Amino acid sequence: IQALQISENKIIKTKMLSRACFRQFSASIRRMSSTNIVETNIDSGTGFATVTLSQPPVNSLDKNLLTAITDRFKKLSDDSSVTGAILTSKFDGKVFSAGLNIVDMFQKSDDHLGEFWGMVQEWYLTIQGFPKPLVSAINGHAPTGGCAMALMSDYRVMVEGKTIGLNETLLGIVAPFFFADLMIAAVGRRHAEFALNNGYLYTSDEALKIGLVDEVVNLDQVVPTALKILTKMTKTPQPAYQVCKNFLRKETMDTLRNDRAGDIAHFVGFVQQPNVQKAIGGYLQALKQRKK
Ligand SMILES: CCCCC/C=C\C/C=C\CC/C=C/CC(=O)SCCNC(=O)CCNC(=O)[C@H](O)C(C)(C)COP(=O)(O)OP(=O)(O)OC[C@H]1O[C@@H](n2cnc3c(N)ncnc32)[C@H](O)[C@@H]1OP(=O)(O)O
Repeated sequence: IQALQISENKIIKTKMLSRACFRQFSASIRRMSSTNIVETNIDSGTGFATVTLSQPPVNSLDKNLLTAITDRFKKLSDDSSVTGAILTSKFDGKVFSAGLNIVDMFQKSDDHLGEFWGMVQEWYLTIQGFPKPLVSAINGHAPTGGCAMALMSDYRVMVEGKTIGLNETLLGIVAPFFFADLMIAAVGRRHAEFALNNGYLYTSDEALKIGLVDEVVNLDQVVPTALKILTKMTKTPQPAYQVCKNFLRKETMDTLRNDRAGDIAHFVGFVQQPNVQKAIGGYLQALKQRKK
């Protein structure tokens, strides 16, 4: 009987302990009401938000994903309990983001293109204007818009053996000025001219050499390394951090803010040209046939 009582007490203690652990865990990691294409967890101890892009198969930025990311970053900006963020992908070891959804630029009406580009502008202005420290944990390929999104963060940790770059010209399109300025800010004009004119896709190691990314690590170190640097960045006095980040980025953002309609008209006019449509269509087909 005594033995039974002892083991029953042990079970009760174990249950109490696991309940306490669960309470502690659920208190320290808060899951924001996320769309299933942008998962967000907030660590209530550190205030760090981890934003995980989760739209299969390759996180291509269509209207849904652009809107979901934009809404998420607006909420994180306004949430005073959030001290900083990490941006990463659910498809680790494969793709961070395949950039803008090419289907949204092929054989579409002017209205569709205009609405799409308005969302691209809002996505750029929101992430680039995110006032808190933001680190990209680039755990897969990051071509074109995927690279631009990583460039909007304040520090880039990339997995080894993948590719990154603003390779739009290879598709027969041209990176918008606000993507180009992101590249210039990271690597300087000489490297940016070479990268954009030639649509060059850099390997992780090449990207590190020119300063396109800040660290290259193996896959299981991407997020831990991002967390480490975020911890350091959030130690900087934050009002100063925010003012500094804002004034360094303001000029290009203001150029866009001051003429969003003109920029949309420019995009629609450019993309609707028959030779550009032909190039996009050919590229889309090649992408689909790559696997066959
Ligand atoms: C003076 C005038 C100046 C004018 C300037 C004015 C305005 C600017 C004008 C235009 C600017 C437009 C800017 C565009 C920026 C962009 O972001 S364009 C996006 C380009 N993206 C790419 O090129 C990436 C293409 N994808 C890949 O390289 C690979 O998919 C990958 C990311 C390396 C992953 O490879 P993986 O083997 O894992 O996957 P798959 O290739 O098999 O892809 C799976 C599936 O997904 C489809 N897909 C891939 N990428 C995209 C995409 N970006 N959009 C839509 N769909 C995509 C692919 O086709 C497969 O489909 P499935 O065959 O049906 O399964």
